[in-house]
Amino acid sequence: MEVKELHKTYAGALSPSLQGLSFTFGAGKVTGLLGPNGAGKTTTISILCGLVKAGGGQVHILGMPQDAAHREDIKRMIGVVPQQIALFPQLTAMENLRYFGNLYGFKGKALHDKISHYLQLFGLDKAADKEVGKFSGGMKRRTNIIAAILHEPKLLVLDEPTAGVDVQSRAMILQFLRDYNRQGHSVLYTSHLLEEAQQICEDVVIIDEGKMVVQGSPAALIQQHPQCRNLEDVFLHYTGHAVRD
Ligand SMILES: Nc1ncnc2c1ncn2[C@@H]1O[C@H](COP(=O)(O)OP(=O)(O)OP(=O)(O)O)[C@@H](O)[C@H]1O
Repeated sequence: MEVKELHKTYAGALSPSLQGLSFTFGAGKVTGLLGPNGAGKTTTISILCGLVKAGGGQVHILGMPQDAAHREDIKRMIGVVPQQIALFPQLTAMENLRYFGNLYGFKGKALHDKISHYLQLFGLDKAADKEVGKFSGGMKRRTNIIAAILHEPKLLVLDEPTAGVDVQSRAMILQFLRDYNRQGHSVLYTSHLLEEAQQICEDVVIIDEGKMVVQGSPAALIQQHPQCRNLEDVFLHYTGHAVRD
């Protein structure tokens, strides 16, 4: 999977969000896309998934170019967990997931069994018939993930899936990502939690101001910089201490 020379300037924006961003991420790996606020992570993910049009450059997903001719094939092979919760608050978890399952073409008992399996896996079986609007933040995040995996995508893309959740929910989500990856699926995820990224990513891509800064395994990056004790030190080494507004 490859991102090559991506450029993006949003309509009306004074400066570009992506400025020739290039990186590759290997199939079958958990890859972390990391960067300070405004670095371009969400924009990159949105282009990868075909939700936002790039101003220039190329994206290849699972060997296919992300273009109009391949968009539908790619959509079937990827699952996207957006940063914002994308669920209907007035519907129950079961109703929400049935809706998303239908969009993927699943129906009836097969879909019901699949949803029940995942609700149980994510500790939500007892909340299946509760309105999602009344869920805790962690429950919403876990349901949001289930909505993206009902079709068992080969590539799962998650934008800050553990933002704002408690320790228990985070542990459950990270364990799921590890297990999902062990089953042969690729995972690309963004996070500001570098300790977490260090734990679960085989590979990290650090971007800043719309460009790739460095890529490698957390262990290799730490080893390359004797003054860095962990991935957070490496991140600060490359992106500096200045806050981004
Ligand atoms: N729809 C939009 N219109 C105009 N500018 C945008 C839009 N979406 C993002 N941007 C700008 O593009 C740049 C990159 O934003 P993006 O959301 O991709 O960064 P990010 O790395 O995901 O940030 P964060 O960590 O804060 O979520 C920022 O300067 C942002 O203000």
